[in-house]
Amino acid sequence: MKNIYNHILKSKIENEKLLAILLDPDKIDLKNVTVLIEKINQSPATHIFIGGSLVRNNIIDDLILKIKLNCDLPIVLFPGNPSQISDQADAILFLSLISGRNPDFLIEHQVQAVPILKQTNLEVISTGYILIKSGTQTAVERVSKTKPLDRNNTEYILQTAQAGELLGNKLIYLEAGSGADYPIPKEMIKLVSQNIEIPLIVGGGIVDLQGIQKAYDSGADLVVIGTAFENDINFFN
Ligand SMILES: CC(C)=CCC/C(C)=C/CC/C(C)=C/CC/C(C)=C/COP(=O)(O)OP(=O)(O)O
Ligand SMILES: O=P(O)(O)OC[C@@H](O)CO
Ligand SMILES: [Mg+2]
Repeated sequence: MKNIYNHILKSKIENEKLLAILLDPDKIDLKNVTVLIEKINQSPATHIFIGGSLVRNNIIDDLILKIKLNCDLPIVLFPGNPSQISDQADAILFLSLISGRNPDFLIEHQVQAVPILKQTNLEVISTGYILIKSGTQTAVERVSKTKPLDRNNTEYILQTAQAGELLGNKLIYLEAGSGADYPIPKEMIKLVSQNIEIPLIVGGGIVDLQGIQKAYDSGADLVVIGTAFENDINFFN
């Protein structure tokens, strides 16, 4: 059933905050998935995101099938490129990197993804993806060969988010970058969330539970945790 976006919308209206754990197939050993899932089931996570800036191995289908055996959370693809599409997931963030000026990440990957998507039942959720400079270079900047937006230029960041909304995106994702030196600042989350209607995802560089709460308090509807859980499966204990 295609109801993942409707659930995100409803949660926003009801001020129920959402949490996604990002699993990078490149960094997962299929043998350890059972323990990982146990930890996820004990955590406050509401979604599992799957993806990486580059995914070199070929385990996405198997990984999702294994997760589904023991976990009921919705599985949402967060792809760095069209090769990361799996019919086993429930939905896909159909990302366009609107902070960058590389046509491959603005439209070409999406065009290439269409024939693959047409053969799946994935719920497609168009997402304006905005990378903000947050310390040293992160994987998205390197892989996409685009410049992140300057975090001091808040007016331009807001305009970018609003342009993403006007283009018809259903979500805006403010990204500091996986493993970023510092997360998206709370003032920026506040400014963007108060000036768009669609739900706001915030991720990158959040390393503790206070960081998650701070993002929620500032107006994030869904927070993504990747590296912190990757480094410590007891992160939520
Ligand atoms: C719509 C389709 C099929 C693809 C979209 C393609 C676009 C626009 C992607 C945006 C840019 C990008 C490379 C996103 C990757 C997002 C992601 C899962 C980042 C996490 O990166 P990690 O691989 O965890 O980085 P580290 O290796 O540094 O941890
Ligand atoms: O790995 P972290 O820093 O938690 O970032 C999560 C996600 O926003 C990266 O795309
Ligand atoms: Mg990562």
